[in-house]
Amino acid sequence: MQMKPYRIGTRGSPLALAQAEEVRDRLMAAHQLPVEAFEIVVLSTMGDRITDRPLSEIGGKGLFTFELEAQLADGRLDFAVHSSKDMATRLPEGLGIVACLPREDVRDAFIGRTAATLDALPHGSVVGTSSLRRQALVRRLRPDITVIGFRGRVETRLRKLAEGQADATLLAYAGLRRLGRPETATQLLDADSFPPAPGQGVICIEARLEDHSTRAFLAPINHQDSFTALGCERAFLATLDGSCRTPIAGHAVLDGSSLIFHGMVLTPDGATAHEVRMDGRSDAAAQIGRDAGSDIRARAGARFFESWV
Ligand SMILES: NCc1[nH]cc(CCC(=O)O)c1CC(=O)O
Repeated sequence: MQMKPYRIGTRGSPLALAQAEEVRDRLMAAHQLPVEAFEIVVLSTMGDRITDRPLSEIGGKGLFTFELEAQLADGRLDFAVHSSKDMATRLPEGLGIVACLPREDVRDAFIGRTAATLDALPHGSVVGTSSLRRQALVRRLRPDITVIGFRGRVETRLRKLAEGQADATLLAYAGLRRLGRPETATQLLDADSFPPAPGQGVICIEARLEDHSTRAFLAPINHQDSFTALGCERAFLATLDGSCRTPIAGHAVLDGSSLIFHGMVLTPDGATAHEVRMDGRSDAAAQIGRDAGSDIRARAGARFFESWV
């Protein structure tokens, strides 16, 4: 008897499709299922359709997930595949992140047209990036550089760079690797001085929390260390109430049963940064994230987070 295929929701960008296919391929291998057992359902999201304005202006991260979550909630999808970095801090009632794939390289890639590294960019160069975190970190390290907005798919941003709209851009190295073009990077930025966004490099799967059969089906492909790190980073973000207007970086690394967390919040001009480092047992991952967030809040003061809304 023919089983109904699992309906996997994804956005339609080449990166999103590559991620959904990776999840499907891992499930095929884990369960010895043919490709026909899955249907990849491509949805266009508001975030995909509005590409001429910064995300922070049009309402932030939920824009990439709203359509997928609506179809997930009413059962038209069995699960959805996302870049964890793009997910809102709070998910709709009844939905949750139930599995993650092994984390890719977390670092940001520098892609230089006129110089190979951020340090080597001539005085007054232009860097294109719409990420508030990358903008603030670039300004912190190179206050002489002009930052301009650069939105759209990875391919669009690389085209803008090639056209000469900027001297350099920054992209997640994870995305370049998944798209099969890691050589595009001219420098990999050190995760300590240029910390990644919470969830960067982690593909996650969102499902209905009470859908226990789907959760059991996904469990064999879950990578627990990545799941734990993501939980820590998202707890940090939630404690800071990370609106999409606040440059926030957060990176948890697991080492056996211990976890080391590094977080940073910056003013958009990069002039002020607050940093936190905390470690503890990995089974307290979410609490470490919350403690790190509270620590930053206490030191930065509430006004730090209100100063640019
Ligand atoms: N905001 C878009 C987005 N979401 C996830 C990735 C990269 C892949 C990842 O972090 O898993 C990218 C592109 C980029 O930042 O260069």
